[in-house]
Amino acid sequence: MADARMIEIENLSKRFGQLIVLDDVSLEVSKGENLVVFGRSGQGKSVLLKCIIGLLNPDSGNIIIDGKSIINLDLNELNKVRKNIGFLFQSAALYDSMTVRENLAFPLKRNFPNLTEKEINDKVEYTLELVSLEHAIDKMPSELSGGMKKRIGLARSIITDPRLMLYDEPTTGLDPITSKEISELILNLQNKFNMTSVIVTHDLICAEIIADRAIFLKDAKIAYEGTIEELTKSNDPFLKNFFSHELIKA
Ligand SMILES: Nc1ncnc2c1ncn2[C@@H]1O[C@H](COP(=O)(O)OP(=O)(O)OP(=O)(O)O)[C@@H](O)[C@H]1O
Repeated sequence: MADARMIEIENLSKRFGQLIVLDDVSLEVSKGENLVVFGRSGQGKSVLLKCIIGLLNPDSGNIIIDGKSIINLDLNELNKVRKNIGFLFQSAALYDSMTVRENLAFPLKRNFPNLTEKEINDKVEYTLELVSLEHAIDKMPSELSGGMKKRIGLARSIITDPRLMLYDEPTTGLDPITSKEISELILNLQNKFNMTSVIVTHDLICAEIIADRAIFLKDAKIAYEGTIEELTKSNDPFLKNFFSHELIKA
């Protein structure tokens, strides 16, 4: 039977010097699931994403992506796994000197060097339609609004058809309406392509739209886990405080 798990994290620990960022963390994410990761600043959310994509090596523990452990893989093998993973990090900027078309063609050409120009163009147009920005194809990044740039960034991350998407604060800096649009786009990707996503966010609107389940990192552990409703309605004093003061809300 096919494995229903896209990510299996077993007893993952990561520290920087004296600072223990992740301590014996275990987590599973099912295929097609959208998992939101909450936590106060500096609690290891980005470090967790970077471990999942192999940008950081854990000190101990195992990370299995779609049935394959990524620990101790050589770069060649790791890159094969990464082909199935897309990521949209906060700092991910478009290439300013390239048009939208060229920005989207770039990862395609790198990952699939045998594609013809027509195949590349068709895929670029199709992916821009997914984010409703087909009219921006020949624009330069400087001509785009912040929300449009995010959508183009999202299009660039998904153009290679990743099975797993990692998002680090995809709606930060956007107004509530654009933030909602981006969140709905992420949800559509799940529905349309059965994509699995792990989303780090401080945005409750985004989490409510996207999440099947959420975890909460605190003191290097997964301190809480549940649906958004379970977490937001919890009587736990820490969670109550977090949800009433620290999240972006409508
Ligand atoms: N490469 C690194 N070298 C040293 N320390 C690091 C490194 N990367 C992260 N850290 C530290 O690990 C801790 C967790 O960082 P991380 O970026 O995962 O936090 P976060 O939960 O994503 O926070 P935020 O919500 O502010 O983005 C922080 O104290 C950070 O300074």
